[in-house]
Amino acid sequence: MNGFPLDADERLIARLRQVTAAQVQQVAAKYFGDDQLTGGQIDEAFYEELETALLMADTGVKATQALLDEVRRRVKESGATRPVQAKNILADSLTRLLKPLERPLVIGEHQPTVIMVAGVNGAGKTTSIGKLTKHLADAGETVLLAAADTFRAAAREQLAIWADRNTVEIVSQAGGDPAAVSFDAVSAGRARGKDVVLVDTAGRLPTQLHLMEELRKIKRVVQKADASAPHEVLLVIDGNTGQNALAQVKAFDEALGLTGLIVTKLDGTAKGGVLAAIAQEKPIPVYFIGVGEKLEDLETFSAREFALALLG
Ligand SMILES: Nc1nc2c(ncn2[C@@H]2O[C@H](COP(=O)(O)OP(=O)(O)OP(=O)(O)O)[C@@H](O)[C@H]2O)c(=O)[nH]1
Repeated sequence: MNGFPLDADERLIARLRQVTAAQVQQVAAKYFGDDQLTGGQIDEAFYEELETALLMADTGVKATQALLDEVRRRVKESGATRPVQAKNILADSLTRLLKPLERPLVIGEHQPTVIMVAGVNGAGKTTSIGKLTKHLADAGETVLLAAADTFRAAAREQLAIWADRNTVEIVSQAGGDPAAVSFDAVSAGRARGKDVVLVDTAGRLPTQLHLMEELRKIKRVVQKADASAPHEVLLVIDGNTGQNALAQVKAFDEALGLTGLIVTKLDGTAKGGVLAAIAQEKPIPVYFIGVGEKLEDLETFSAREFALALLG
């Protein structure tokens, strides 16, 4: 958790989050599994279990409620009687809810396209920048990296390794001012005719007000180097952080005006339902999802695929 006070809904979810992914699957299998297709029925107990499964997958109280209301309405309208039909209806409803998040990152309207990347400590910013660099380089874009995490030597080194692997240039400065590094990088990107400048910033919590102010300063100074920049302000969130990810989206959006998200660590045990909560309460496009630690483990977000994967 990242130091946010929890309200009652979040406490409920925090408790439910202790439930393992295996248990979520058990509930899903019980109601949706093939052996239940003939026996199960859509009754109040079914809706209750469905609600629990959605909450356990980090969908959040509001999005869960909205989804269940829609499923109930559409089950009634369609005259569906079997759980498998309700599951299909839920998959459709979830896809529709997530659809506004499905938007591509557009490069080429500016030269360079300046992309600022922020997030809490360890969310996967530097790794995602490495993956994004590869993705862009594969599409023929020239990329310049700005190591604006000037605090952590390891972060600069990590970014330099990614730069090396992608054979792209990097602007870096030990112990310097992150805003100054960003300014230099954007100026260099313009001078060298790069297609994209990616600015990696140090991890910070929204509760660290001076560090949030520092982010605003980086944005202002980038604007001095290029009045139209930054063209994208991305937040990297860890798909495992549940409802706290929604709080992060709200706080960083307020500070910076976010244009997109990268949701990491959706491989392994991540439940990812928080995207439904984000779609419900703060619909900011999910440009990419991270599905592993390797360079190629970055995918564009598909609402339909995501909904189907979440429902198992
Ligand atoms: N499994 C998995 N691991 C990931 C993914 N993305 C990042 N990681 C791992 O998460 C850890 C943190 O990633 P970093 O890229 O260093 O995170 P950061 O946000 O730059 O960290 P700070 O600079 O300390 O704030 C590393 O061990 C990464 O390998 C992902 O999509 N899947």
